[in-house]
Amino acid sequence: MRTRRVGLKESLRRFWPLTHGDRRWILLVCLAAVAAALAETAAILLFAQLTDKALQKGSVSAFWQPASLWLGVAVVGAVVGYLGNSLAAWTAERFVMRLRARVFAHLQTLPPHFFQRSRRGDLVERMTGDVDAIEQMLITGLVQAAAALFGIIFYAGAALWLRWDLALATFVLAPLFWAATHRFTGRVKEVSRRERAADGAITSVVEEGLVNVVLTQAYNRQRDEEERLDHQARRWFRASVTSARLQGLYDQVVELLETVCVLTIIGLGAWEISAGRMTLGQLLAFAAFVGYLYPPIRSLGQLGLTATEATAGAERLLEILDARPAVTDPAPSLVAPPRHGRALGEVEARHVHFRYPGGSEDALHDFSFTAVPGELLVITGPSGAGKSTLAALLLRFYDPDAGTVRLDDVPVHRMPLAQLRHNITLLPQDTLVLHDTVEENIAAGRPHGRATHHDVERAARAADAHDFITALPDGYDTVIAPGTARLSGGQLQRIAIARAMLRDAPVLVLDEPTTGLDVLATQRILGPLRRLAEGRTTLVITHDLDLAADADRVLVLDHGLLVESGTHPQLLAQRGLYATLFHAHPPPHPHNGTANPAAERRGMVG
Ligand SMILES: Nc1ncnc2c1ncn2[C@@H]1O[C@H](COP(=O)(O)OP(=O)(O)OP(=O)(O)O)[C@@H](O)[C@H]1O
Repeated sequence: MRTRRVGLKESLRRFWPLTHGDRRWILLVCLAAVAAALAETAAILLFAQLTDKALQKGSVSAFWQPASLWLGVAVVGAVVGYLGNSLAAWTAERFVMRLRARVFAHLQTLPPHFFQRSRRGDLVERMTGDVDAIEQMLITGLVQAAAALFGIIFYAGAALWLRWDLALATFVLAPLFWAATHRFTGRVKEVSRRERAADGAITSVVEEGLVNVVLTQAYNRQRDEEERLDHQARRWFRASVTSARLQGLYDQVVELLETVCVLTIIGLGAWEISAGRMTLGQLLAFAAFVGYLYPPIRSLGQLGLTATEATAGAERLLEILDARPAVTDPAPSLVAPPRHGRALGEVEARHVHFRYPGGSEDALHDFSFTAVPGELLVITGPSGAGKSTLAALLLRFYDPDAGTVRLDDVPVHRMPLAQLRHNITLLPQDTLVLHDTVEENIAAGRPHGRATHHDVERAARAADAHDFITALPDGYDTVIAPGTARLSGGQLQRIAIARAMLRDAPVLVLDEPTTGLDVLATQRILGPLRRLAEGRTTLVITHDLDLAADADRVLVLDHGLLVESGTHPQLLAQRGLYATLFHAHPPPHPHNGTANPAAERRGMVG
């Protein structure tokens, strides 16, 4: 993904609305920070009083009044500081949760090609590191800015009140701090951007390495994987070290400037005391106020750097938030009133043209077909012919560039997405496995809590899954996870079929249901698939022409065009593309369930 450059102002403008609902708490935290600075100011003035009245004169009786006041102020300052910090953490974490939820929700609406172009690990990094960086800029940053600003006002005000002429003389040096910060800002942003990108790349390499670990070992690619990680780790290392170096240099420059200021005050103070124009207590308080001014000034400078760093994170999050879903719910005025609560299942495509975003040719070209309710259609054709694209358009992952896809004669773009997808069950090649029990994995076919154990078991029996499930160590309560080794591909497919049975949608789309299964496993799922397809409009996308004999009709696609359509015997008789595909991998006993060499070959590689 290419990242658009975003400035601080735009970052603040885009993310500030997310603080809605918590702004009064943020205000309260800022007020607590102001109160803490005020308490600090009072404490210093009381310290001056103590020095002049009690210490210099050696009077114990003059000690008690300012001392008890000081203690009182310290207690109030501590309580307010504690409450303010706790509230600040609460508000900041709420913001993190809200921002992460917002980005995650948006991610879930993005089309398949967005994920094909992005690396998963990098997206994970954006959801964690970058979200934190925005929080640091917006909430923590704002509170620290308020604390620093009011600190500066109070301490500078008190210093002016004590000796305005001396104060002005020392303030002349203040612009030096700003100049130092300004010089560092640009470099820090560039380095942070590199650091964040390298963070994402490292997460990606590790994540991909873990997913592919078995193949990596099988191909002896451990060294290559280590080198990939090493390459990214070095990029990160260089950026991190540069960032730490810049930060360290900045700290030292500021410290030197502070020392110059302190020496100036002491020099001027010594002069004033010797001339009798100032007491020691006043000089100490004055020096304390000027000394107290540095941390907030430094903190403001530091905030500038933090904000600069955060804009690198903002750029990366806005890239996700600005990516548009390929489809959205229709405007309420465009929604066609549903003819039936549950669709009858007539599926139609009318002169559909579709090209993938960024694609160079049409994936489907003037494609039309109709499937009547209850019909079983097999859609076949060479690789890349556009078969899966048809499923993507029917489920509305994309809208066609021209033509319409219809369900029960209603264009799918005029149905709410949830309603459309409620009426279609997709069984993809890879079974969706939730990290949960087998029972919950099957029950996921219905909205949460709507399936009883009895329903789940009935579906599992119909999917020929009950027996192997009860043989598992904890039966239906056995926990499975994505990438689980506990279940074979065929068993996972049967769990998916049981889930689809529960879902009970009128339209069923099976995308290569037998891919990766050996002959026996394929035979075992054919019965459940037939039961699942019964009474539904079923589109089976497949290369496996074993399944075509069952079909009411077969559609043959080639290069996005519908080139043949008819029953299995009709198409064989035509001696066209279908006959060629069929004879390339003839199932020797298509109907009696015995092994066929083509499927066996596929089973071996699958
Ligand atoms: N996200 C995408 N971006 C760009 N082009 C794509 C994308 N997905 C698919 N295509 C292209 O669209 C065409 C049709 O792809 P599709 O996946 O529908 O074919 P298929 O018939 O299902 O192939 P297979 O049998 O190999 O799964 C192909 O040329 C493919 O390269």
